[in-house]
Amino acid sequence: MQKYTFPKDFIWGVATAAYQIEGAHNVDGKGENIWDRFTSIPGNIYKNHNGNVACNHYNLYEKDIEIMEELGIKNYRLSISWARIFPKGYGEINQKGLDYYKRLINTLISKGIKPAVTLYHWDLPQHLQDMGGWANRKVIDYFVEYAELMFKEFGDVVPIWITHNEPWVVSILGHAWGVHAPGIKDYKTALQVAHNILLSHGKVVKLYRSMNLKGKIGITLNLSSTHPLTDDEKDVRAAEVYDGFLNRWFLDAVLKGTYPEDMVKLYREQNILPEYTDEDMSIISEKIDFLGINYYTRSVLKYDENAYPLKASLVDLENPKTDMGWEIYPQGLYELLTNIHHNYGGVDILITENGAAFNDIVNYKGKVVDDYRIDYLYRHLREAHRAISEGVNLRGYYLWSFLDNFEWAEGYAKRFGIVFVDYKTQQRIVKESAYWYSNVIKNNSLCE
Ligand SMILES: OC[C@@H]1[C@@H](O)[C@H](O)[C@@H](O)c2[nH]c(CCc3ccccc3)c[n+]21
Repeated sequence: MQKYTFPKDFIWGVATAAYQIEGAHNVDGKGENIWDRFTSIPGNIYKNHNGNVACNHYNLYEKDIEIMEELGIKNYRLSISWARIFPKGYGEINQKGLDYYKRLINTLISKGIKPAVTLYHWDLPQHLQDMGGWANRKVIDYFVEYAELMFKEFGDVVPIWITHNEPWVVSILGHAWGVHAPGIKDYKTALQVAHNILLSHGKVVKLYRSMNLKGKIGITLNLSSTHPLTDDEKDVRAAEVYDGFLNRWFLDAVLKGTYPEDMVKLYREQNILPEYTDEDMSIISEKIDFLGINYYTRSVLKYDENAYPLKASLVDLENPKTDMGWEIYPQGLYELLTNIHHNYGGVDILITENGAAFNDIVNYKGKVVDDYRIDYLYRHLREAHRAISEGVNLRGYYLWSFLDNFEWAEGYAKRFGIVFVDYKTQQRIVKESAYWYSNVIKNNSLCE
């Protein structure tokens, strides 16, 4: 029987995000954020679901942490809700909001669970959106002010910090395609937003270094290995351009301090190139301790002369998929890890998200036998192990997600958790995948 053992100090974790699990959207002084606003507009979200209650983690966090403890989970990636701390995004501090995160983080640490804190997981205070949001460079300064307070409050006890979760999604889904908050549809704005977010990332890394804190700081990017539908040169170019649009634009900026020339040329021709300076790029590429990667699936591209602005379209293949309609393609994780290792100087990597949505049901015995999810996780971890065995500096893996939760535009229709949440009763049911993962953690290995 094949056994895949991971490095001795490999980080095994689970991940969530504030807006998706906390609920308590207007409790204890929390300010409105752009997802409170976006979900309140009919038509934006599946069945007009919202995060007003979600998993009620704001009130049930102790119970949820007990489940983590029972499963032997030692690392937990969470995000802090900016508007709980600064209801207006800056200035006046909401002490009750700060106290919640103190209780949460202290409870984790008291149980030997290491927190990895994401400062921004999409939930911008609405007051900042009202002044232009991330398209307004002033918001960068407010983000640095928020980060400084978090570092002062938690810098000594939080060992891993992630500045931003997925600037590409915030930029493109939120500001080009309009399917995420704040629902803007303008590519030029979207790319300026991406730039300003990256700039805020670099400024916060510099701030972290200046405070002589002992932890590690990085950024999380959603990345996907790209494949041409055929070996026709037009399809090959389409895959290259999409790779630039999704992956290289962000990887090159953060790890090399430059935007990729082919994409700068394309964006300039399309008149959507953001304004930026050499100084900006130097700040953006302030050295990070690790690169966070969120991997779910690969991207297959074909040439499409009508596709704006890339002349490239994603292809939906008839292959096994998750409930999100994303192709199950584990080798894409290996491709991505090895490409990044070779092209970006062997930077330390954390997989900050990987997981799958499936249409889970509670069976007659009250159990959730989610073998599909176990299969997905097993196959992806085997690819991760293959990358490590070939020298990739992969230091850890955070499974998305600990709990079923609010899946953005899909609302509660998509379940990613290894713990089932009955939203009517708020009952938790530990799924079979959680017990399986608990064993992987205990043995620090995968067994066939
Ligand atoms: O969709 C599952 C998770 C979200 O619940 C997380 O909040 C988010 O960090 C995250 N990113 C991705 C990959 C990029 C993506 C996000 C949303 C929609 C489509 C693609 C998948 N996920």
